Amino acid sequence: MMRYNVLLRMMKYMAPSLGEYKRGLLAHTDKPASTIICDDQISGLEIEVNDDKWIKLSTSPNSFVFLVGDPLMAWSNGRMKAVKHRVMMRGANDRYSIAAFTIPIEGTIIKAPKELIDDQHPQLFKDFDFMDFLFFSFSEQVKLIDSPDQIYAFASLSPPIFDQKHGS
Ligand SMILES: O=C(O)CCC(=O)C(=O)O
Ligand SMILES: [Fe+2]
Repeated sequence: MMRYNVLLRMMKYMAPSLGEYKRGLLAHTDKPASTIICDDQISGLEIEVNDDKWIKLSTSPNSFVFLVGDPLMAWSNGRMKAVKHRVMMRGANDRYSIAAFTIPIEGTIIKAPKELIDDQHPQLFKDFDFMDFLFFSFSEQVKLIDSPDQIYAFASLSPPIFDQKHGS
């Protein structure tokens, strides 16, 4: 069983000026293992369903959004997807949200279980130390890499996907 801490963060997104559709949070995938998000029903959270097609999530008052982070995607050998998401604001109301991030404790190795690796599902990521990835994701060198590609740059065993997508 993985040991972890939960980091809670409250966020306030200011309402944009009248008629504006404004970015509240840059598109990214989460670097913690997973995230649970709860908001005040002022919509804003969007997920990418296809390349550059975004849908806005509307949550009911009793519901939470669960997001798979990059390390959980790697652990699941790609069976679970770390979805790209962002916050876009429209309308007259500020938005409040609370995110609960799962942060594996120091020394946690992200390693896909052997049950999830076979001929049809070759191992996609090398085993890695969660904290090494977290520090990598905050480093200077990573700033040029698009958020979803960072885990591939860090731990991919196949040719890095960001090379194919962005060309050389
Ligand atoms: O505020 C939200 O709804 C999303 C927050 C988020 O994606 C994050 O903090 O990683
Ligand atoms: Fe996020």
